Amino acid sequence: MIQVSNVSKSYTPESVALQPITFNIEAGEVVYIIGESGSGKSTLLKIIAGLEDADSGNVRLDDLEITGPAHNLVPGYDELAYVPQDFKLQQFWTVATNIAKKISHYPYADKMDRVEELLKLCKLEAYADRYPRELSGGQQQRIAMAAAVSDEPEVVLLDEPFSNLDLPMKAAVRKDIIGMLRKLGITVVLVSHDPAEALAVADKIIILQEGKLEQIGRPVDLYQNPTSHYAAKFLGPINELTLEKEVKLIRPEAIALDPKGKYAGKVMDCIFMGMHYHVILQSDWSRDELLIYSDQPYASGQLLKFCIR
Ligand SMILES: Nc1ncnc2c1ncn2[C@@H]1O[C@H](COP(=O)(O)OP(=O)(O)OP(=O)(O)O)[C@@H](O)[C@H]1O
Repeated sequence: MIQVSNVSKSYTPESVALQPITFNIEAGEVVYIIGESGSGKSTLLKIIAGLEDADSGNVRLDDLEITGPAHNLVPGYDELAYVPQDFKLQQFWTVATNIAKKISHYPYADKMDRVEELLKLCKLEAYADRYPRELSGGQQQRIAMAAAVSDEPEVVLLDEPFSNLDLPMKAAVRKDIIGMLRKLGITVVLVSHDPAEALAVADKIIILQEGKLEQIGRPVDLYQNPTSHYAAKFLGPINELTLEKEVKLIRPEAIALDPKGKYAGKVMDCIFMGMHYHVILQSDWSRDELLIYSDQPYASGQLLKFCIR
């Protein structure tokens, strides 16, 4: 559905935001773009939205070639709804007006029906006549999303949509919004700083490093078979062990404390984390400290044996 082919971008000659990057997104997928700050996530999202010009390559939405502001008097496409991180609802308009103003594809007579439908979809029917300042951050986010899908785009592009919400609210708003977009069959591409969220929600994850596509794939494949330390560490804690002269990336949950274990390490620290203890070991098999999970505490200095599951 979306084909990104050899897209590159430099804002200045000395800084490369994106190196030639190629991937596909299928219709109806929820795709997370993650990576360090400055790795090119927002740039990539804006190029897909047609809001930034690429230096080379091209983006296609089925048969439609997406081009940037240099080629379009009014940048952006009806098929692709882009919601920036700092989206602003109009403070002097009611919630209903905020949504209605975004609807252009419906005849005037049907507009209020459409507003009602969208409010229902984001579970805010009772808030039609409120002003944005009377809503919580999460409710405003849901309204922004309702406005974004008001003209039935094929794709919604979201730049860090949940980053301003506190933790308990974040999970609920995310579930509502992604659920709503999935129900509508809309393809979703979003930038996030939250690997746990990407693992839980995404159909596909794209990991960027310094403008390069580091790895792309299903969450479970990326988590279990990362191709680099960078990709591995982005999705959760990772240990780098040298076993039989081979460097291996091993998740803490794949290491078991075992008195008959082949490997050993000295406890440097043991931290209670709620669900389990984080045991930090110094070991000859790892250059850096090792992280192992345990359901019981260990004293610093203790020697522990472990095996790989
Ligand atoms: N308008 C701009 N002018 C000049 N350089 C820019 C501009 N926008 C981004 N850059 C640079 O391009 C690179 C990629 O930026 P981008 O915003 O795409 O990264 P990001 O991964 O989204 O970062 P963050 O997670 O911090 O938002 C960075 O080095 C950034 O400084």
